[in-house]
Amino acid sequence: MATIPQGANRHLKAVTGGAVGRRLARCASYLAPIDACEETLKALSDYDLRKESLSLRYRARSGEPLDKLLVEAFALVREAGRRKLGMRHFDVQLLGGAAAHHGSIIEMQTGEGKTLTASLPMYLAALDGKGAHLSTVNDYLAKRDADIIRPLYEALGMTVGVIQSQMPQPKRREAYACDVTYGTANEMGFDFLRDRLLKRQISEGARDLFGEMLSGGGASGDKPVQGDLHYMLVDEADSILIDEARTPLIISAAPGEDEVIASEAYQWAAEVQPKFEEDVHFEYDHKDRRADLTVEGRRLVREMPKPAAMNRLPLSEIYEYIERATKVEQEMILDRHYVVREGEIVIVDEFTGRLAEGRKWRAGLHQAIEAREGVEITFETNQAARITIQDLFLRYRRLSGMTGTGVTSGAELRKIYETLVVPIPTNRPPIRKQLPTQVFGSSDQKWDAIVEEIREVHATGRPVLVGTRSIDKSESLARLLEAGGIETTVLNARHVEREAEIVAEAGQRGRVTVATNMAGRGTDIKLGDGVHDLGGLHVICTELHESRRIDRQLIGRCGRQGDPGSYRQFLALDDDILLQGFGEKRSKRLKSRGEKAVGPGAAPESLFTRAQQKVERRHFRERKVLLYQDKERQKMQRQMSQDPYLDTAG
Ligand SMILES: Nc1ncnc2c1ncn2[C@@H]1O[C@H](COP(=O)(O)OP(=O)(O)OP(=O)(O)O)[C@@H](O)[C@H]1O
Repeated sequence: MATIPQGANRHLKAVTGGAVGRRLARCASYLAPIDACEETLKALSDYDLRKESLSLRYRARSGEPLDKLLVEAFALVREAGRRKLGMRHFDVQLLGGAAAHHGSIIEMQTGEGKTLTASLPMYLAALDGKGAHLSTVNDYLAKRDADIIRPLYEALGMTVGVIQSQMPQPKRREAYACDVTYGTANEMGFDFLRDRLLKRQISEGARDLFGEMLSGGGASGDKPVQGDLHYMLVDEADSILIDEARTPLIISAAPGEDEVIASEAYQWAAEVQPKFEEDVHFEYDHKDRRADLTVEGRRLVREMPKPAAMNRLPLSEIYEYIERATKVEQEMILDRHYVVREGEIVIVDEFTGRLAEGRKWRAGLHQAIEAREGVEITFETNQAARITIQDLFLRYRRLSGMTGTGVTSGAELRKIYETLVVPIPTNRPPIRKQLPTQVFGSSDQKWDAIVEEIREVHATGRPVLVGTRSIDKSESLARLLEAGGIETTVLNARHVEREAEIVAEAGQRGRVTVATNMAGRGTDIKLGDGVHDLGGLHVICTELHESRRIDRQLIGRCGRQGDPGSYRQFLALDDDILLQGFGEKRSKRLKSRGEKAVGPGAAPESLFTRAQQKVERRHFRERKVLLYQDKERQKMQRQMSQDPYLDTAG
């Protein structure tokens, strides 16, 4: 009975036409043969199950194509899951696993069990011994997911490695040498770069130091850690492959004279920027996030005293320093976009709410922020090696992914990575209830209504999860609630250590948890005793994010695995999304209209979704431009026999 689970087909055709339907039908044809293996495998001892797996591995290594081994491999994985994890892969998970094996990005609704599904294509890919990598969005998830599935892999004789930031080289090498390796895209990218630098060092060293080459190591005796880029399964594929894709990973070299001058200039600009007044000295375009000095502003720049080191800079550059400092002043908010930790600026990822270790903003923004916060200025210019996450992934021979919210970006993913986004039907019909959205004139009214709703739901004993757009908003809401006598737990990038504990308790009776989008993907909130009967978890969304995907991820915390649950979106006419989507003029008008409005219903919800779509489209265009520029740069460098990852263009 190789059928696609009910209702899926029609939905799929509507989304992407025939290609997806055909791929799913092919994957569904494996289901019956996998089922047919079940009884035989169940009868085997643990020892014999492992032997089966080793014989499959032998066949793969002798050249039998993986496609041919899929049915047996998946049957083994399902049996090992049943025995060692107490979870037997659902049919829809087999379907997802097969689609991922065939190079698709599978879209599974939140809570449908992507962690377990990943075991299928990972095991299959690892059979031929060239390594299978799974990238997660952060260290915590890499370790957590690997640990959850480890007993399954080990029952089948496979080793599991986990890469964590700050891990020393020998440990990394061990982790990559395992059959399957979990780690973040960032870490895998940095390992790629370090290896590449090392290999160059080895080959250059080899010219005058023959002995080093024989030992296969660099001058320091190091050896590359990563090995082949064979198969990659990207978790949260749309976020990584789209939002993060252009973020460069950079290994820096020591600063030179230019950096010393730039450093002075950044500090000077941060110091004098407050003297510049909007609409007198500069104009600010919120939509394009651009500051432009006026004639008056330029005059002020020229007249101001500057450090001697800056004499060597052309005026046009000095203007740019001020414009950048202004942009930072207008746009970048401490504890929302970034935190200062141990004298370092660490970006708060807008999409995951987590600290994005090692990442930097481009075009001098990072340095301008460092200058504003008075921490040491670090440089990207003198880079030793650089790669974007997109380049890294495109280097894998086979690439596939998983996402909770991919279809919205399907066309983009298909275009850039040539992968199909395949929606996988849910195992049980979701019974999550959407309550009508409430739109208020001002945020004050909105926050009052949110507190009121929390109070009402809390009184019934149901747990409540509230999502906010920033650390400061999560904390100010928690204060409001505490003042009203409601005990509240806060989950944001400041409380990473207690994350597991907070999440474990968030579904308990009477809990109120206020979170940033850290309560996104990977947060599996289990309902406490009796909560199911009360109606499950209630999720409150307090604003729209720049991307619909993040909103959907938050909503996905309730109604998991067929549990009951509900959610409501709150909006206000002074929300940031209107400014970002419509620009200053229109958003100001809306804001003043809102000041007169009382109670919910101040504006239609579609106004906000339109603004969000505008922001999404703009980001898409920006990504396309960047992608084009990067491709051109690489092409040019290759023509000049340069290494696009190690040599600076120009
Ligand atoms: N085949 C299965 N049998 C029993 N339980 C399962 C099965 N698959 C998944 N689960 C359970 O479902 C829950 C959700 O799994 P998981 O966190 O992997 O979902 P997800 O798809 O990654 O969700 P999200 O995108 O929201 O993080 C987990 O508690 C997991 O143990």
